[in-house]
Amino acid sequence: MTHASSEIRKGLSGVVVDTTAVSKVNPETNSLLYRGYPVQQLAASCSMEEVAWLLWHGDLPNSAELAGFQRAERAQRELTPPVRAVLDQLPLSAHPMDVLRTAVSAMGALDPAAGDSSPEADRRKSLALFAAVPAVVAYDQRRRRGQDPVPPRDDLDYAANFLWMTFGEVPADVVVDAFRTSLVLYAEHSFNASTFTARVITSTLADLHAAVTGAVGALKGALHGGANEAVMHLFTEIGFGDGAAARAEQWLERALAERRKVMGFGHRVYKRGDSRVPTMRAALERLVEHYGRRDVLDLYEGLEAAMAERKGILPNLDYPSGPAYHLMGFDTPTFTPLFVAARIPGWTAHVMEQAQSNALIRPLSAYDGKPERDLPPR
Ligand SMILES: CC(=O)SCCNC(=O)CCNC(=O)[C@H](O)C(C)(C)COP(=O)(O)OP(=O)(O)OC[C@H]1O[C@@H](n2cnc3c(N)ncnc32)[C@H](O)[C@@H]1OP(=O)(O)O
Ligand SMILES: O=C([O-])CC(=O)C(=O)O
Repeated sequence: MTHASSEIRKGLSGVVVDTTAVSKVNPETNSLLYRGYPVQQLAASCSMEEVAWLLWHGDLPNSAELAGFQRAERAQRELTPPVRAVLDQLPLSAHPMDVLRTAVSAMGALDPAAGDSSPEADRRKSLALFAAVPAVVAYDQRRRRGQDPVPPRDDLDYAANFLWMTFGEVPADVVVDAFRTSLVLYAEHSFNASTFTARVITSTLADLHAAVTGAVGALKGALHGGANEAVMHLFTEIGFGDGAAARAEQWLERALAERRKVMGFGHRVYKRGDSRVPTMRAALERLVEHYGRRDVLDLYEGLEAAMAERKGILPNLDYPSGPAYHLMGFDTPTFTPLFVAARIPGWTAHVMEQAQSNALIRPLSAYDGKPERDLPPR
């Protein structure tokens, strides 16, 4: 039976679309739980592999499960020759998100069992994507810099190996830890726009690669994942170095006068601050200390304070992540692909949940176009 409601909620704001057991975002308590566990606790002590397992299986792995999972993940990290051949066709001017979206799509086309949407096949495909995406991101950044690819190392965990493949060295523990923290914080966030996109695609009985390819497309936009890149552009516009806080205040006055949106601030669900920001900000502070870049924190704090005073709007996770990735040495256009890598477990957990209790997602629209009319005689 179809229940029609004439009330229009633009952007589905405030609309509860379905249930989920994957995560709970609670703006009242400013909390985020993955399968019941507070994200701050996971970020403090779990590897990205443990978080991926948790999101897919509903519980943390025991030590035998984790060992088997790590072996399987490490065995699938290599960039395969056919995917590399696809990437090599793409111009260096292509945005890294477009490159990654194309790579995910190609991985689907190359997978002989791509159309098998059984739970076992979906888990296998999710793990394969999780394992392979870092190689794509690292390869793409390196080819833009004219550097040769760096093969994966199976003595390193997911986060450390990602940095190794990107930079050809494993940085200091504080850097690896900040990177791992960012990945855990980015891994899952209920029915955000990209996850919802993945669920819509899954609801038509399209396969997992189709859903993830669509999700990458949705994440690219500056109102969603693209904001971590956009934050860095505005930091560059304001300028680092002495006096950054004062410049940030003046910059904001101009930006607000031009009615610009300030990327990295505001959130559809959290209105009193993003639950993940304090943890990522603390990681950023450790990076600032490590790299001796107090000016980055001055700019961060200056714009944050000015935004709170002028608009009462608080930062979201993309605000500390952008400068953190910059300090780690990633090129700015690579930031959102890092978000993609981290969100693969979240997206695919939702794909599997949607598939297991499916209903075609197809809302109604209220027509406000031309009234019915006859085609002129022809
Ligand atoms: C990981 C993530 O994806 S987190 C989100 C990342 N995105 C960004 O950082 C982009 C910047 N932020 C935004 O555009 C918004 O805050 C969104 C899209 C994230 C959420 O927006 P919504 O819930 O749709 O709220 P909406 O955009 O309608 O904003 C409500 C009011 O606050 C203002 N506002 C909200 N965010 C901002 C901002 N970042 N800069 C300036 N004004 C803002 C709006 O202009 C609007 O003002 P008005 O009522 O005077 O028109
Ligand atoms: O929940 C949202 O709308 C956006 C977000 O923070 C995320 O996807 O991490």
